[in-house]
Order: sequence, then C-alpha cells, then structure tokens
Amino acid sequence: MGKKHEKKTAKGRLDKFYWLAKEQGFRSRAAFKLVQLNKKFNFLEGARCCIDLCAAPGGWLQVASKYMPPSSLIVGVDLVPIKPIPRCVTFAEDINSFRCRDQLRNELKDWKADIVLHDGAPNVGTAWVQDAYQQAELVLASLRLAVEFLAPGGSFVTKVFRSKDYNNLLWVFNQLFGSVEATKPPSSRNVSAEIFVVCTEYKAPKRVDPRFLDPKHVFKDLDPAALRDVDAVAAAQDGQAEGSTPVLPLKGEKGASAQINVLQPEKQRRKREGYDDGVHILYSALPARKWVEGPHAIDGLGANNEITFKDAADKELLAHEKTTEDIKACCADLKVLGKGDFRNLLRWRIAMREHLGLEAPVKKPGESTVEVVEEESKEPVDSDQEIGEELERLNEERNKALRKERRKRNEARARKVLKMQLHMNTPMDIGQEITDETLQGGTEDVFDLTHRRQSSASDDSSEGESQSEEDDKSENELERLDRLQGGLDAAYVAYKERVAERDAKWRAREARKANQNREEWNGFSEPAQEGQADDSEEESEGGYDLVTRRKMKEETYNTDDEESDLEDLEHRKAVLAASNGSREPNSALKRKAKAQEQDSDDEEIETGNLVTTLEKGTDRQARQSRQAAIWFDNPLFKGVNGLDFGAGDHDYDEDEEEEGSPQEGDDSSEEEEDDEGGNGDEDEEMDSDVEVVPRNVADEDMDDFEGEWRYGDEDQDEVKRKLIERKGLTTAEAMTLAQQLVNREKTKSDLIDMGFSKHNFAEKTADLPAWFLEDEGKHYKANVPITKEAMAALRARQRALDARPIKKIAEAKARKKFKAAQRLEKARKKADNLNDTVDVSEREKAKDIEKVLSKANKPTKKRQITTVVARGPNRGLKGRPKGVKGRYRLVDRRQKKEMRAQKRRDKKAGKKTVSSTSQKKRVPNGYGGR
Ligand SMILES: C[S@@+](CC[C@H](N)C(=O)[O-])C[C@H]1O[C@@H](n2cnc3c(N)ncnc32)[C@H](O)[C@@H]1O
Repeated sequence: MGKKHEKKTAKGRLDKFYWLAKEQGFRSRAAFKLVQLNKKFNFLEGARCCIDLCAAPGGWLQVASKYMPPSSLIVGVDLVPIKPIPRCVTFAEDINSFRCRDQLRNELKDWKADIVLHDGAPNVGTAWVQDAYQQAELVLASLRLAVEFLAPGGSFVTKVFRSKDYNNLLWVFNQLFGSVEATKPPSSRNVSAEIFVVCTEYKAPKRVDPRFLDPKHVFKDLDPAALRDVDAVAAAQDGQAEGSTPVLPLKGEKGASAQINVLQPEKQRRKREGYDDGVHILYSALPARKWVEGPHAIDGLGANNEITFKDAADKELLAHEKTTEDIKACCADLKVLGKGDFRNLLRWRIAMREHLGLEAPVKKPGESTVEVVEEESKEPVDSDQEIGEELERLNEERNKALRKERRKRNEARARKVLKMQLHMNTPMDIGQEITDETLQGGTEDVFDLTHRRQSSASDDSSEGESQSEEDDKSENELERLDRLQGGLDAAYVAYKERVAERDAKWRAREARKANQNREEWNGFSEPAQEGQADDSEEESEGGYDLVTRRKMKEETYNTDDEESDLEDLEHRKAVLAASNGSREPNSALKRKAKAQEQDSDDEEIETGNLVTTLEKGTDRQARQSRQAAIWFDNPLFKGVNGLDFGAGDHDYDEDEEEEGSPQEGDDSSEEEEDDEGGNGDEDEEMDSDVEVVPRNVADEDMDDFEGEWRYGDEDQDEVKRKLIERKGLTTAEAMTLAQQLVNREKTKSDLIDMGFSKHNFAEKTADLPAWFLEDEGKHYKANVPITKEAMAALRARQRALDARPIKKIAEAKARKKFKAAQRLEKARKKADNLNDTVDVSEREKAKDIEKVLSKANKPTKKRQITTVVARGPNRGLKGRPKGVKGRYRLVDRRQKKEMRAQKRRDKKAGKKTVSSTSQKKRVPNGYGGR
C-alpha cells in the first residue's frame, strides 16, 4: 500500500505523533511541530509574550505554555473558540479583521510580542491553486499582525505551502527579518505541502511599505525569477535606508502558461506551481473555426470554457452532419467534460479539417475511416488504442470496486469471528451451518436457500441476460469463497474448543464457572416448578440451563444480541455441532439437513444451526422481547433499578452514542480527525496535519477541576515512577534500554521512535483468518536486542534479593543498632556532666569519662536470674530467700532437675541453651520470677 493511499484512510492519519499527542495530552498532533521547531530554534524559552494566530484547538498554545517562562503572556486567536488552556488568553476572531487587531491590542496593552506563531490553514478542499493562494493570503495577514505587534528582534513562525507564491513570501520575510529559515519538522507529514518558515531578528522598520503586506502586490507583481536572484535582492536592499521601502523588482515578460492537458489532467495536478502567471479571466470562449484551423488543438480545449458557433464560418461547421447534438453539448461547456468527450471533440476537429481541406484523409490498412495524426499538437490520437485503454480503465475500476466490497465483507466477517471467539456472538452470524458442508469438499451450498433460489432463477433466465448471469456467478463465487473462509475460521474455533476441553485444567475452570452460573441463577427454578412436565430434570439443571430450555421451547433459538450471556451456551453448542458435523460425510450431512427441514420446531432448536431463519424483523424483535422478559423474570432482578428490558437496551445505545459522539469543537470524533481543526475537508496535499486528538472521558473529567493542567501531569509521572520503583526493571530488554540511556548510547527520542514500528500500525484485520491473527499476536512482536551486561545485572540483582535476610532478622538487627545508639547517647550525656564538674581534676575526669564510654561500648549483660529450689527453709517461703541478690526464680526440686537434664540434652545435641526467659514460659506450675 502506497503512502499516499495510506494517508487517505483515517487509519493512515493516526500515526506516531497522533498517539504521542493523545498520550501526552496535547489537543492536536500539530503540537509536535512546534515542539520540534522550538527544539531547533529555541524561540520559546526566552519569550515573555506570545501571540498564536489560528490557534484552535490549542496544541501550539499548550506547547507555548509549557516551554515559556511561568509569568508569560500567551494570547491565542482563531475563527473557532478555543477551550480554555491554563495560562493562555484566547478569543474567537478572524485574523483578517480589524476587531482581531483591536482585541490583540487590548490583551497586550503596552507589551510587545517576542514571538508570533501562525499555523493557520484556510477552509480548504477545493482546487489546489485556490487553497494554496488562500493559505498564502493568510500568511500575509498573520505577517501584518506580526509587523504590528512584534518587538524588535522578535520571531515570527509561520506555515507556508510550497506553491508559486512561496518564493514571493520568502522575499518579503527577508526584507523584514534578519534571518529567515524554512524547515519541515519530522512530525509534518511528507505528503503535506506545508513547510514552516522561522523568521528571527525582526528588524522593526519605522515604516513598512504597505505593498509588502498586500497580497495583490506580493503575489502578482513580484517576479519570482528576480526574487530568486540573490544579487537582485541584495541590490534592492542596498538601495534602502533602514525603515524605508525596498524597491520591489518589476515583473518581466510572462511566458505562456502551461495549458492544462485535458487528456492527462492527473499530470497537471502533480505540478504544484500555484497560479499561472497572468491568468485573470475566469471565462473564455473560442470560436469553433479558429480552433479547427488553429495549431493547438489540445491547448485550446484546456484553456477555454466554450467553443462557440457565432460567425458565419463557424455556422458552416455547425451545419455539418458530423456536428451532432453530442458534439454541440460538449462544445457548450468544456470544463465539465471527461477524457472520452475530449477525444470525441478531437475526432470531430479532424473531420472538420478534412472537410475544410486542411488535411488529407490518411488511409490505414484495414480501416475505412481515416485518422489523421495531428502534427501541430504532437498528440497522436489513436482511437483503437484509446478505446482499449478506456475499456481497460473501466474494467480496472470495476475490479477495484469488487475488491473493495470483498475486503469490507471479509473485515466484517473477521470482526464477527473475533466476537465469536470472545463468546459475544452466535456462529449463525458467520454462516457456519453452510461452511461445514463446504469444508467437506462439496461444491454446492446445499443449505443456502438464497443460493438455491438464485440457481433456479438462473435456469429460467434468457440468453440476453447472460452478462448479468456472469456477474451473478462471479458474485456467487466471491460469496462462496467468503463462506469457505468463514467456515475455516469456525472450524478453527471448534478445534480450539476441543483442544481446550481436553485440558483437565480448562475443564475444572469451566465446571467452576458453570457452578457459579447455577448458584447465580438458582432463582429461576422456583417459577419452573409450577406444573412443568419435566420439573425434576429442570430442577437438577439449575437456573441457567432452565432458562435456556424454556427459551428453546418457546421459539427458535437464534438471537444475535451480542450482549446476551445466553449466547455463550448457544455458541458452545454450535461449535460442538460444527466440529461433529465436520466429521460427518457429506451425504450424511445433506440427509441430516433434509430431515431437519421436516422436523418439528423443537428439533429445529436442537440442530437449528443448519436452517436459515425466515423471521421478519418485527417477529424477531417480539421474540427478543419475550426472551428478555423471561431472562429478567428472575426474582434476583426485582427491585434493581434500570433493569427494565427496554430501558436497559436504550441505555446501552445511549452509552454507545456518547462514546462515539463528537465532543466539542476541538475534541474530535473519527470524522473530525479527517478535518483540519474542524474546518471541513482538506485536500491531501494541503494537509497541515492537525489531527485533533480525541480525549478520554477521564481527561474531560480532569478538565472539570478548576485550574487543572493536564499536560505533564506531575501525579502521573509520580505514579509511573513509583510503579517502576516498586516493580523495578524486570526484563532484560528494559534493563538493556536503561543501560543504553545511562551510557548515552540512546536518546529519549530514539526510544520513542523504537516504540513505533510496523508492529504498531500493521493492518491486522483485513483479509486475515482468525488463526493467523492469533498466531501473529503471539509471535509478531518487536524484537528488542538485549546485552550480556543487562542479563548479568538482572541476575546479580536477583542473587542479591535471594541473599537478603528475612524480615525478622533485619528487625532484630535494627533493634540492636538502635539500642547501641541509645547507650552511646546516654554515655555521651554522662561524659558531658562529668566534664562540667568543677571540683574534680582533669585526670580524674578523663578516667571517669573513659569508664563511662567503655561501659557504653560493652554489650549489656543479660540479667542473671537465680533459681532457688523451694525446699528446707525455702519451702512455702513468702518473700526473698536469704542470701539471694537480684532476680530469682523459686522452683520445686523436680523442675530444677528437669531444667538441668534439658540443658544437658541440648548441649549434647549442639543446640543453644534455652534462655531462662524462654524457659520461663514453659514453667508448668505457674511459678515465675518476681
Ligand atoms: C491547522 S489549524 C491550527 C492548529 C493549531 N496550531 C494547533 O496546534 O492546534 C488551523 C486553524 O486555522 C484557523 N483559521 C483559518 N482561517 C482563519 C482566519 N482567517 N482567522 C483565524 N483563524 C483561522 C482554523 O479555524 C483552524 O483552527
């Protein structure tokens, strides 16, 4: 797919910068153009006052506000109102109007602007030349304002289209600014003819010649050839005193403009030269005789609006038999003719020339009519070849249309298959009942009623309809291929189901799910008990199965309500039916289908996937309502607001609409994305890349906060940072990139560039089967190279993590450290006190301090607990036993023996002696230290 084609589609427009703008909260992708221009020229950082002309939706304003110092004045103006942007003043006005100038004066007061920005694009989409001219005029209007409001030395940044006026504009810029540089930032699409001109060092002349700012003068009277001549420009400037008007070079003789070659209009389009010089008249007529006799046949057709038959000489031609009504009509308005018409006119001209004796008829072998090659125009007109070409073109167009339609159908089918995989759809939707048969190798779609009708109809058709029959055939063939594709997809889904079902884990999961459903829908069993023939069975099935069964009994089970959970069950059944069916021989399948046609409704339900529904729209709606009524019949729903079936449906639609609905002016829907700043369609070459970025609902909410500034949201950065801090760089790829960033092997923009690759924008839906997409999803990924060092770093980090002590140990260590610090602090205070005592000699003081400090450094001794056996005088003792100091524990004899034995055993086993404190807990008889 060529780039140009890509660009035409909405998807082609949503490129890297569109997504970046969305991600970074810019209102349009155009914001990146200013970011990139500023990166190159650095005009925003030092500016205190900025005027943004044609600023809607406000991407440039956001950038200006981000890069300019906090207290700067930023004023934005556009034809359409701009949603408020923090730190920016905006108003809606035409930049050509005096009101705009007055309002700018009002906002700026006595300030002068350091920078004037202009990214304006007129409401384009007409002819290229007109669009280009309007753009050039808009540039001049912005220059007019820049000249009025810019401070000396200020900058003017403007968008210009590469048209014939481009050089003229550049010449004017050069007169007013010290430095003028044209550049195309990377974010500006290559297909767009726009280019940005950055003019710096404004000369601020005391008086500017009004002709500089007058489009009539700048674009019409300036000779581009002279402007390109540097010497001429220099000479023009040399002659000027500062502040006075430079002499504008006079326009030289205009050469004859290239006429539009009516037989090759597409070539003309590619020539972006803007206006032909000297073309001021909109309408011109050419007398028929003059055209026939003249040398420039093709040019005559391109340059004129009409061929007239006013004079007697012309009337002679008008009376000629070859001057048919068709020819007359063609001559009446040349501007509406196509290639074929022009060819007819040229043939008529040759005939007239022969009639007038200006050309001798030239006989070609095997041809009765004579075609004269027109020497003057150097345009040989070979009718056979041309007609052949024309036919070829028409065929090509038709094939293209067919291909497009087919692609659309395939896309729709792919979406349905996807929905089916997500259990959002029924296999009926993709015609699975038909494709199963097709998969068996059958050439006929036996169960396709429409096909049968078509084939029987074709039997009756007459010979005269053979062409339409052929068309039908090719259509049928396409449909058959589509169905075959659909069948393959369905078979793939069935295969996946089978594989999954073989997996024990999957079965367990499904069982759990089924149980949940039953629990959830048990409520349905209650009404079902009312006199149903197969009550017991239904009870044992639970709510879900029950409601399904009831539905099946009521009518054909063929809903396409995508939201319905009921379809899950149907889908499973259909998939299983498909997988079983695919194993049946072809004839058996046909027999089965015939039998089904005769079967009762109930049986149809069981195998109903093979029958095309004949329901009308209203019946279907009524049935769906009944289904919904049964569903919401469940007492579980009682008292739940908004679960009225109809209302629920409506709500859903509304939600969908809201999501898809365009928001306000600057916030766009898909349609708006194709517009330039919401100003209607624009010619692709004129595209100025203002892809307005739609905003999330969350973003809108954020805006509701007063003074909330979404761009560069600190909180978001903080959240991201914390996430990385918490999770760390866990993959070798991330580690590699991080290292490359640190080592300056890669820059931030390199990383952003790497993030956008073919993997982001590959068309993955068109014409591709589901199994392929799934496989692609797994394997079609960007392969980011990793380095040895990154792997080593990750491993080292993992080892360090593994070696980390457990939490309790870490806590104990921290406690120990804390206590040591406390001891030291205490000792320090003591030492200070000692130092302050006056009646002690220095030597003694030093000795005491040393003692205190050494004591503090010693680990504290564990307090000794003396164990005292309660016998003899100590038996039944109340109070402290005699001769025992410090803490003591009174135990009986047996306990003391047990403790000793335990110590011995522990020593033998090499265990640490059980501390007296922990031992204390084990005292069985409740004795404890006092
Ligand atoms: C390409 S958009 C500007 C995008 C803007 N720089 C941004 O970053 O969001 C062009 C804008 O020019 C505006 N425009 C065109 N003609 C205008 C005029 N005569 N006066 C004011 N604005 C004009 C359009 O309304 C449109 O919003």
